[in-house]
Amino acid sequence: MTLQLRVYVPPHPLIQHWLGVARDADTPSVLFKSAMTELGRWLTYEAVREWLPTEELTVQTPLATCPATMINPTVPIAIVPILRAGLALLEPAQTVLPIASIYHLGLVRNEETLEASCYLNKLPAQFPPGTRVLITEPMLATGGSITMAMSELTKRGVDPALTRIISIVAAPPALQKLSVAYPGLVVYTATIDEGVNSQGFIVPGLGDAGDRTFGT
Ligand SMILES: O=P(O)(O)OC[C@H]1O[C@H](OP(=O)(O)OP(=O)(O)O)[C@H](O)[C@@H]1O
Ligand SMILES: O=c1cc[nH]c(=O)[nH]1
Ligand SMILES: [Mg+2]
Repeated sequence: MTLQLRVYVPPHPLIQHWLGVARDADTPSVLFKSAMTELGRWLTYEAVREWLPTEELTVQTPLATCPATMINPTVPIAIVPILRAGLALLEPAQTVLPIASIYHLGLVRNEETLEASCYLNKLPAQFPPGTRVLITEPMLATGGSITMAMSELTKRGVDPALTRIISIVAAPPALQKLSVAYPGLVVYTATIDEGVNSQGFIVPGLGDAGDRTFGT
């Protein structure tokens, strides 16, 4: 079977509503942050379907024994937020996955060349085999940042097929790069937009996600 990048845009009214709020240039930073929190929560909820490892147990109710499908606590789960903007999706992802370990990765694009560089790397030397990784990265634009993140992860033993990206706005250049380099990877995004302009901004997009989240 040939592996392919899978990109899901969940057709959910809550996701569509909060995307509209985030896109609106008149939305103030405090509400923009709330929109990112809501989007992070619902996209994480969608993304962990068929990804969270479960086990079949038996529990004792007050009345009888009963089969129960529970999260398998022995399988490691990691969340990797891509700073800064990915921090906006971290707290809601943690709310959905409280047992996950958090590994921060700080990347920034050069505003002229649009090339990404890494200024903070808190990844472990090696991830245990079978680790489920959820990357929080709201903007997939030229794809330079997300491919750098994937390269740092796969060189530490992460399997792309066990990796999920949650993003708010994805653009074709980034999805194209990911599909060539990491078939088997799965992306959950609120929208796929038309393209990227000459300054590297997604159009129509939502502007600079980091600046709008942190009011800078
Ligand atoms: O696909 P790309 O072209 O690489 O663009 C996407 C990246 O650009 C933004 O980061 P930025 O450099 O603005 O840093 P910030 O998150 O600190 O604002 C955004 O948060 C992504 O990480
Ligand atoms: O449109 C874009 C592209 C990259 N990063 C952002 O924050 N916004
Ligand atoms: Mg930015």
